[in-house]
Amino acid sequence: MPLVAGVDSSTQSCKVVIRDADTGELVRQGRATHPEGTEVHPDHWWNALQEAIAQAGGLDDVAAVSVAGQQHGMVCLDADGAVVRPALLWNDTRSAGAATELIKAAGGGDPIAGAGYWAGATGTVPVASLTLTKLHWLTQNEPENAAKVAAVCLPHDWLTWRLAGYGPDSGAEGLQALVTDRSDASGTGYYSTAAGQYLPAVISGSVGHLPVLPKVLGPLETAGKTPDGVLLAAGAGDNAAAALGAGARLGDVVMSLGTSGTVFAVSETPSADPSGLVAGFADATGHYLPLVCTLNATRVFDATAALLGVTLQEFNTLALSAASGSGGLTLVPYFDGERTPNLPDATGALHGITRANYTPENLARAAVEGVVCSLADGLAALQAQGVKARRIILVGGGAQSPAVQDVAVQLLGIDITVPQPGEYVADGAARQAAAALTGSFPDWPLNAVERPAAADTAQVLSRYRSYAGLYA
Ligand SMILES: Nc1ncnc2c1ncn2[C@@H]1O[C@H](COP(=O)(O)OP(=O)(O)O)[C@@H](O)[C@H]1O
Ligand SMILES: O=C(CO)[C@@H](O)[C@H](O)COP(=O)(O)O
Repeated sequence: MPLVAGVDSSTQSCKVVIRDADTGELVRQGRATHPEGTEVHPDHWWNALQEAIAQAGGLDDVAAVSVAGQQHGMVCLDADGAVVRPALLWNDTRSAGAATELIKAAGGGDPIAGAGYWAGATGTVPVASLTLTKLHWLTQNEPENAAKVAAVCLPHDWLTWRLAGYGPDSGAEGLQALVTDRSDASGTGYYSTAAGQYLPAVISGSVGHLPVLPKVLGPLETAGKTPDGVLLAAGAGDNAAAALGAGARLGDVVMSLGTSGTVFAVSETPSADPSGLVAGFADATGHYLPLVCTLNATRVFDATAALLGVTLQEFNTLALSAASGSGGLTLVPYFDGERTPNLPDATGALHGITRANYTPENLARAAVEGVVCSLADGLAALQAQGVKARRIILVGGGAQSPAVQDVAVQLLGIDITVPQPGEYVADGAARQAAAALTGSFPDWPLNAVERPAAADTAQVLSRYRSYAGLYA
């Protein structure tokens, strides 16, 4: 019974699970927090990983490890292998203007033609979240840093590289040892998901030269070993790892509520949505992962609970004690700007206030309904691209909220599967680690509750759409 470890280096924290490779049984786990902010030095991720591994009892008896992580973060390394500047994360919107410029330039000034070009070339129309737009911003705003960039990688690539024993003094040989996987490469903006290859002219067009890019490993390829002899799997972007961890198969849709809200499908074919709503990513098993991502999910709950002066548990109790429709309150949750729809400078709004309905209960429920409605719009965008959702698997920290589960059942119109509370991104990485050992993905059991779809009798979604439509 070899043990395997899976890591989720996410926006807010680092989680490590250690499982039995044969049975999937959870043996030990650990967790450590990441700093706040949308610009973070990767050393914080490394320190949090060490802390989470120590809390999980170390890796001495572990045969293989795999790292999944927040997507898109721009990690720039100089010729020695040192980090050039703190990483700009997926939720940093300063590169929104760069995204607009890249789209217009590709269309000879016409944004519609430009969006069509990017959807065809990479599968995804650039937004501020993509690594490419961050590099474009860097070249325009910090040319001295851009000139130092010898290699560009992503959070999960960098942590895998550090686990393999490389670091700030590894030099050219170290840079050549960088690896990634197709799920994370497909979120860079300089990789063609359909063709499965980098687009060197695209990245050199933004950086001014061609940096070293991590080798893209196949789903079952390995990334070498740690200095202590632990086998390293390819790792993945966190959404692809969640699909794997939650046992999503072709025809399943996964909805994740963490810092980001995401809704994505495991698909046999790559997507190319010129409207920019659906990102054409790859999954971690050789399939595709068309995905919609919002900037505002559980932090809207955190902020509303803080405003009401209650814990998250009390917030859920309040939300559950209000009637569906929140007494007429509608919250549009664009607290941190928004990515889908692409409104980087938007702010949130609360509509429909009366003296009678302005209660903590209605406000808590409106926060949950607003976030779930924004993801219902994401689901509709996926369906418009031909995704046929058989069921929706609900994961992420926010899936533990009974209020989220109730509202999702009411608003999404499709049966919901709620796996028991767990770390499904780290579990997906652990499955990759097991596959690196055995040559195939394990079929570990998964406990889940099935919740049949109910009706949106209070017309919550149509009311939300009329208010969210005001931003267009
Ligand atoms: N019972 C709950 N109700 C509502 N939100 C919750 C609950 N438990 C955890 N969360 C939220 O989940 C978030 C963390 O989820 P996670 O998926 O780990 O995020 P990330 O992957 O972005 O770091 C926190 O913002 C927290 O508020
Ligand atoms: O940008 C995306 C997907 O495109 C986000 O989903 C990030 O991958 C961050 O994930 P969380 O930390 O919110 O889980």
